[in-house]
Amino acid sequence: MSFKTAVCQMLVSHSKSDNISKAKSMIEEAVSQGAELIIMPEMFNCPYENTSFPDFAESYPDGETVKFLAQTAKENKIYLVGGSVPESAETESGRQIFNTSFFFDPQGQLIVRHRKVHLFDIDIEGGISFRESDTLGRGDQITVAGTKWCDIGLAICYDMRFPELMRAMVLKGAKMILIPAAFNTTTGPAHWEITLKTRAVDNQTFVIAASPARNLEAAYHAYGHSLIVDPWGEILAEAGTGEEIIYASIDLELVDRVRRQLPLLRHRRTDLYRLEVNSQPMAQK
Ligand SMILES: NC(=O)CC(=O)C(=O)O
Repeated sequence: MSFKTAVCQMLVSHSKSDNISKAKSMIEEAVSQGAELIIMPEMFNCPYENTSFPDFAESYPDGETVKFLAQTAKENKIYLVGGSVPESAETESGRQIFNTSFFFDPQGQLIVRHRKVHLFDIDIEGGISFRESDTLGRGDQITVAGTKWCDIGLAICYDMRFPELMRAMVLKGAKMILIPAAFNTTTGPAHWEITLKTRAVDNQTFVIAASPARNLEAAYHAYGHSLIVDPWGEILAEAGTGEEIIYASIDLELVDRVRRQLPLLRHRRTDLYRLEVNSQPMAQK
Protein backbone atom coordinates (compact mmCIF):
# COMPACT_ATOMS: atom_id res chain seq x y z
CA MET A 1 0.00 0.00 0.00
CA SER A 2 1.40 3.40 -0.86
CA PHE A 3 0.36 6.92 0.03
CA LYS A 4 1.20 10.41 -1.14
CA THR A 5 3.30 12.79 0.90
CA ALA A 6 4.01 16.47 0.32
CA VAL A 7 6.57 18.97 1.57
CA CYS A 8 5.56 22.64 1.51
CA GLN A 9 8.69 24.70 0.97
CA MET A 10 7.20 28.03 1.93
CA LEU A 11 8.67 31.51 2.11
CA VAL A 12 8.66 32.76 5.69
CA SER A 13 8.08 36.46 6.37
CA HIS A 14 8.12 38.67 9.47
CA SER A 15 4.33 38.44 9.83
CA LYS A 16 3.05 35.44 11.78
CA SER A 17 -0.46 35.80 10.39
CA ASP A 18 0.85 35.97 6.80
CA ASN A 19 2.93 32.86 7.46
CA ILE A 20 -0.10 31.00 8.78
CA SER A 21 -2.20 32.08 5.77
CA LYS A 22 0.53 30.98 3.39
CA ALA A 23 0.84 27.63 5.17
CA LYS A 24 -2.94 27.16 4.92
CA SER A 25 -3.05 27.76 1.18
CA MET A 26 -0.05 25.50 0.50
CA ILE A 27 -1.50 22.70 2.66
CA GLU A 28 -4.85 22.99 0.87
CA GLU A 29 -3.10 22.80 -2.47
CA ALA A 30 -1.22 19.66 -1.36
CA VAL A 31 -4.47 18.11 -0.11
CA SER A 32 -6.11 18.82 -3.47
CA GLN A 33 -3.28 16.82 -5.05
CA GLY A 34 -4.03 13.85 -2.79
CA ALA A 35 -1.34 14.25 -0.10
CA GLU A 36 -2.17 12.46 3.16
CA LEU A 37 1.02 13.33 5.04
CA ILE A 38 2.20 16.94 4.81
CA ILE A 39 5.39 18.36 6.26
CA MET A 40 6.11 22.04 6.84
CA PRO A 41 9.59 23.59 7.31
CA GLU A 42 11.50 24.46 10.48
CA MET A 43 10.25 27.75 11.99
CA PHE A 44 7.56 28.10 9.33
CA ASN A 45 5.67 30.75 11.30
CA CYS A 46 8.70 32.79 12.35
CA PRO A 47 11.92 34.13 10.79
CA TYR A 48 14.85 31.91 11.73
CA GLU A 49 16.63 34.42 13.96
CA ASN A 50 17.19 34.74 17.70
CA THR A 51 15.63 38.20 17.80
CA SER A 52 12.31 36.77 16.55
CA PHE A 53 12.01 33.53 18.56
CA PRO A 54 10.81 35.15 21.83
CA ASP A 55 8.35 37.46 20.02
CA PHE A 56 6.80 34.67 17.98
CA ALA A 57 6.79 32.06 20.75
CA GLU A 58 3.46 30.53 21.75
CA SER A 59 2.19 27.80 24.04
CA TYR A 60 0.45 24.53 23.34
CA PRO A 61 -2.55 24.11 23.05
CA ASP A 62 -3.72 27.74 22.95
CA GLY A 63 -1.20 29.32 20.58
CA GLU A 64 -2.45 30.64 17.26
CA THR A 65 -0.21 28.43 15.15
CA VAL A 66 -0.73 25.17 17.03
CA LYS A 67 -4.51 25.69 16.99
CA PHE A 68 -4.34 26.32 13.25
CA LEU A 69 -2.33 23.11 12.75
CA ALA A 70 -4.72 20.96 14.77
CA GLN A 71 -7.75 22.38 12.98
CA THR A 72 -6.18 22.07 9.52
CA ALA A 73 -5.22 18.43 10.13
CA LYS A 74 -8.80 17.68 11.24
CA GLU A 75 -10.59 19.61 8.49
CA ASN A 76 -8.53 17.96 5.79
CA LYS A 77 -8.22 14.55 7.50
CA ILE A 78 -4.45 14.48 7.06
CA TYR A 79 -1.36 13.74 9.09
CA LEU A 80 0.32 17.12 9.49
CA VAL A 81 3.83 17.84 10.74
CA GLY A 82 3.78 21.49 11.71
CA GLY A 83 7.40 22.07 10.74
CA SER A 84 8.57 23.74 13.87
CA VAL A 85 7.57 26.83 15.84
CA PRO A 86 9.05 28.64 18.83
CA GLU A 87 7.20 27.05 21.75
CA SER A 88 6.99 28.77 25.11
CA ALA A 89 6.66 26.29 27.98
CA GLU A 90 6.93 26.20 31.76
CA THR A 91 9.72 23.83 32.83
CA GLU A 92 11.44 22.85 36.08
CA SER A 93 13.98 25.59 35.40
CA GLY A 94 11.40 28.27 34.59
CA ARG A 95 9.80 29.41 31.36
CA GLN A 96 11.76 28.40 28.29
CA ILE A 97 11.43 28.60 24.53
CA PHE A 98 11.95 25.46 22.48
CA ASN A 99 12.23 24.84 18.75
CA THR A 100 9.31 22.40 18.60
CA SER A 101 7.65 20.29 15.96
CA PHE A 102 3.99 19.37 16.58
CA PHE A 103 2.68 16.31 14.71
CA PHE A 104 -1.13 15.98 14.36
CA ASP A 105 -3.25 13.07 13.20
CA PRO A 106 -6.31 13.28 10.87
CA GLN A 107 -8.60 13.81 13.89
CA GLY A 108 -6.60 16.90 14.83
CA GLN A 109 -5.10 15.16 17.88
CA LEU A 110 -1.46 15.76 18.75
CA ILE A 111 0.42 12.48 18.31
CA VAL A 112 3.83 13.69 19.45
CA ARG A 113 5.85 16.83 19.81
CA HIS A 114 9.61 16.95 19.26
CA ARG A 115 11.72 19.65 20.82
CA LYS A 116 14.99 20.11 18.93
CA VAL A 117 17.52 18.08 20.83
CA HIS A 118 20.77 19.45 19.37
CA LEU A 119 20.95 23.23 19.35
CA PHE A 120 22.63 24.89 16.38
CA ASP A 121 25.54 26.70 18.03
CA ILE A 122 28.17 27.04 15.35
CA ASP A 123 30.76 29.48 14.04
CA ILE A 124 32.05 28.76 10.57
CA GLU A 125 34.99 30.80 9.39
CA GLY A 126 34.06 32.95 6.40
CA GLY A 127 30.50 31.60 6.66
CA ILE A 128 27.75 31.58 9.19
CA SER A 129 27.61 31.99 12.98
CA PHE A 130 24.50 31.11 14.97
CA ARG A 131 23.77 30.36 18.63
CA GLU A 132 20.32 28.92 19.16
CA SER A 133 21.16 28.48 22.83
CA ASP A 134 21.09 32.28 23.23
CA THR A 135 17.29 32.04 23.22
CA LEU A 136 16.28 28.38 23.06
CA GLY A 137 16.26 25.46 25.46
CA ARG A 138 16.96 21.96 24.24
CA GLY A 139 14.62 19.01 24.15
CA ASP A 140 15.53 15.74 25.79
CA GLN A 141 13.57 13.07 24.01
CA ILE A 142 13.84 10.77 21.05
CA THR A 143 10.59 11.13 19.14
CA VAL A 144 8.78 8.38 17.29
CA ALA A 145 5.12 8.76 16.30
CA GLY A 146 2.70 5.89 15.73
CA THR A 147 0.64 6.38 12.54
CA LYS A 148 -1.75 4.17 10.57
CA TRP A 149 1.07 3.37 8.14
CA CYS A 150 4.12 2.83 10.35
CA ASP A 151 6.17 4.35 13.14
CA ILE A 152 7.71 7.65 12.04
CA GLY A 153 10.74 9.35 13.57
CA LEU A 154 10.71 13.13 13.96
CA ALA A 155 13.76 15.37 14.35
CA ILE A 156 14.66 18.98 13.57
CA CYS A 157 17.44 20.20 11.30
CA TYR A 158 20.78 20.05 13.19
CA ASP A 159 19.49 16.82 14.83
CA MET A 160 20.00 15.09 11.48
CA ARG A 161 23.77 15.42 11.84
CA PHE A 162 23.76 12.97 14.75
CA PRO A 163 23.53 9.45 13.34
CA GLU A 164 22.98 7.96 16.81
CA LEU A 165 19.69 9.84 17.17
CA MET A 166 18.47 8.63 13.78
CA ARG A 167 19.52 5.05 14.55
CA ALA A 168 17.81 5.20 17.93
CA MET A 169 14.54 6.10 16.16
CA VAL A 170 14.98 3.22 13.79
CA LEU A 171 15.66 0.82 16.66
CA LYS A 172 12.34 2.03 18.12
CA GLY A 173 10.68 0.97 14.87
CA ALA A 174 10.74 4.00 12.57
CA LYS A 175 10.48 3.28 8.86
CA MET A 176 10.39 6.95 7.92
CA ILE A 177 12.21 9.94 9.36
CA LEU A 178 10.77 13.43 8.97
CA ILE A 179 13.01 16.46 9.39
CA PRO A 180 11.74 20.03 9.30
CA ALA A 181 15.00 21.89 8.70
CA ALA A 182 16.62 25.16 7.67
CA PHE A 183 20.16 24.60 6.49
CA ASN A 184 21.76 27.72 5.06
CA THR A 185 23.82 28.81 2.08
CA THR A 186 27.10 27.91 3.82
CA THR A 187 26.33 24.42 5.12
CA GLY A 188 23.59 23.50 2.65
CA PRO A 189 25.68 23.10 -0.49
CA ALA A 190 28.31 21.17 1.47
CA HIS A 191 26.27 18.81 3.63
CA TRP A 192 22.50 18.82 3.03
CA GLU A 193 22.06 16.18 0.36
CA ILE A 194 24.88 13.88 1.44
CA THR A 195 23.69 13.86 5.06
CA LEU A 196 20.06 13.11 4.18
CA LYS A 197 21.01 10.38 1.70
CA THR A 198 23.42 8.82 4.18
CA ARG A 199 20.80 8.72 6.94
CA ALA A 200 18.40 7.02 4.50
CA VAL A 201 20.97 4.47 3.33
CA ASP A 202 22.41 3.69 6.78
CA ASN A 203 18.99 3.18 8.31
CA GLN A 204 17.12 1.92 5.25
CA THR A 205 14.27 4.35 5.83
CA PHE A 206 12.52 7.05 3.89
CA VAL A 207 13.95 10.44 4.87
CA ILE A 208 11.95 13.59 4.20
CA ALA A 209 13.41 17.03 4.88
CA ALA A 210 11.37 20.23 4.64
CA SER A 211 13.16 23.57 4.25
CA PRO A 212 11.80 27.10 4.03
CA ALA A 213 12.21 28.78 0.64
CA ARG A 214 15.22 31.09 0.40
CA ASN A 215 14.37 34.64 1.38
CA LEU A 216 17.17 37.02 0.48
CA GLU A 217 15.49 39.78 2.48
CA ALA A 218 15.84 37.74 5.67
CA ALA A 219 18.91 37.76 7.92
CA TYR A 220 19.26 33.96 7.55
CA HIS A 221 19.31 32.59 4.01
CA ALA A 222 17.76 29.11 4.02
CA TYR A 223 19.24 26.62 1.59
CA GLY A 224 15.90 25.34 0.27
CA HIS A 225 16.20 22.06 -1.68
CA SER A 226 13.60 20.17 0.38
CA LEU A 227 14.24 16.51 -0.30
CA ILE A 228 12.49 13.14 -0.25
CA VAL A 229 14.86 10.16 -0.26
CA ASP A 230 13.93 6.49 -0.34
CA PRO A 231 15.57 3.65 1.66
CA TRP A 232 17.88 2.84 -1.27
CA GLY A 233 19.18 6.42 -1.30
CA GLU A 234 17.27 7.44 -4.43
CA ILE A 235 15.96 11.00 -4.49
CA LEU A 236 12.22 10.82 -5.15
CA ALA A 237 11.69 14.59 -5.20
CA GLU A 238 13.76 17.71 -4.70
CA ALA A 239 12.77 21.37 -4.56
CA GLY A 240 14.74 24.31 -5.88
CA THR A 241 15.32 27.38 -3.72
CA GLY A 242 11.94 29.11 -4.18
CA GLU A 243 8.46 28.50 -2.91
CA GLU A 244 7.27 25.09 -4.07
CA ILE A 245 5.46 21.91 -3.04
CA ILE A 246 7.15 18.60 -3.74
CA TYR A 247 5.39 15.25 -3.70
CA ALA A 248 6.28 11.58 -3.58
CA SER A 249 4.46 8.31 -3.36
CA ILE A 250 5.67 6.33 -0.35
CA ASP A 251 5.66 2.55 -0.68
CA LEU A 252 6.63 1.16 2.72
CA GLU A 253 7.11 -2.30 1.24
CA LEU A 254 10.37 -0.89 -0.13
CA VAL A 255 11.73 -0.54 3.42
CA ASP A 256 11.10 -4.24 4.08
CA ARG A 257 12.48 -5.22 0.67
CA VAL A 258 15.72 -3.29 1.09
CA ARG A 259 16.17 -4.56 4.66
CA ARG A 260 15.53 -8.14 3.55
CA GLN A 261 18.03 -8.00 0.69
CA LEU A 262 20.73 -6.02 2.51
CA PRO A 263 20.18 -6.83 6.21
CA LEU A 264 22.24 -4.06 7.78
CA LEU A 265 20.23 -3.88 10.98
CA ARG A 266 20.51 -7.63 11.51
CA HIS A 267 24.24 -7.62 10.69
CA ARG A 268 25.13 -5.14 13.43
CA ARG A 269 27.74 -6.61 15.81
CA THR A 270 26.04 -5.77 19.09
CA ASP A 271 28.55 -8.05 20.81
CA LEU A 272 31.22 -5.50 19.76
CA TYR A 273 29.32 -2.22 20.01
CA ARG A 274 25.91 -1.07 21.16
CA LEU A 275 23.86 2.12 21.14
CA GLU A 276 22.86 3.15 24.63
CA VAL A 277 19.65 5.20 24.81
CA ASN A 278 18.91 7.25 27.92
CA SER A 279 15.76 9.14 26.95
CA GLN A 280 12.18 8.31 27.88
CA PRO A 281 10.76 5.60 25.62
CA MET A 282 8.44 8.00 23.82
CA ALA A 283 8.05 11.75 23.54
CA GLN A 284 5.25 13.03 25.70
CA LYS A 285 2.52 15.25 24.38
N1 LIG B 1 19.94 25.28 11.23
C1 LIG B 1 20.29 24.12 11.76
O1 LIG B 1 19.76 23.72 12.77
C2 LIG B 1 21.32 23.25 11.17
C3 LIG B 1 22.13 23.66 10.01
O2 LIG B 1 21.89 24.66 9.34
C4 LIG B 1 23.29 22.80 9.73
O3 LIG B 1 23.46 21.79 10.44
O4 LIG B 1 24.04 23.10 8.83
